[in-house]
Amino acid sequence: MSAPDRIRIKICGMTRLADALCAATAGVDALGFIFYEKSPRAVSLSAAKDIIRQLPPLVAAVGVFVDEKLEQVVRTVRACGLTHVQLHGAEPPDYCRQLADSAASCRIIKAVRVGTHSTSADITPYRTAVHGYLLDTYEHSRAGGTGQRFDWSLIDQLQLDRPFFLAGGLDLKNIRVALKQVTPYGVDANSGLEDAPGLKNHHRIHSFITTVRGFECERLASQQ
Ligand SMILES: O=C(O)c1ccccc1NCC(=O)[C@H](O)[C@H](O)COP(=O)(O)O
Repeated sequence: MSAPDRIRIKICGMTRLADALCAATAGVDALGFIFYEKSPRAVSLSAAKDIIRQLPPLVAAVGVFVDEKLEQVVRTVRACGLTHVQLHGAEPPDYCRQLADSAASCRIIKAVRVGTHSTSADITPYRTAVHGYLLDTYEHSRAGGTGQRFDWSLIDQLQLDRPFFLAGGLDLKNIRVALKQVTPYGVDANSGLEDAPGLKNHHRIHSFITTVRGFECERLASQQ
């Protein structure tokens, strides 16, 4: 897939309105809300709903779920006004299809936790079931938010057929290197922008977004 002119930016693990509004002001495209009680960034339905209703109109609200009951995902989508669902567990393609066909007309991002074991066979069955992927780091004991990057050279062997977000340990120190090596549709940052789990650092949010936008401008200029 060719390099997009605009690199989408998603910041995940929102728990506070001030953090969400800071990211929106800085130009974020999407904010992630984690509905998984084992996460230190888990957000309650009422807190997420309250933050989402105060977002500007074109900032996407992504609900992150890990092997949750489908009915519960649909209920949360409707209750909070989520625009996207990110499935971060072992949800099979049929589950993704059923969700897409359900009354919750949100777009579906399938998280793929990448490790040396990953192959294109992990991806192919999802081709017609999801709108895109989020490539995160595989870690045995944690589903996400590990703060660890994976070996980006493994991406080629996945033969991705849909736009993907690069995730996993992205921060101010490595985002430019990442964008030079990988050509994602979007990037996702989380623990690298925090003071503590769920509490984002506003200076880091601004710097991260400015860095991505700067890279984007340089790349466009170099193509002209
Ligand atoms: O962040 C979490 O605590 C989390 C827990 C369980 C499932 C998913 C989770 N996060 C989902 C994300 O999209 C994160 O942004 C992604 O895992 C990257 O996190 P990080 O390595 O901290 O940048």
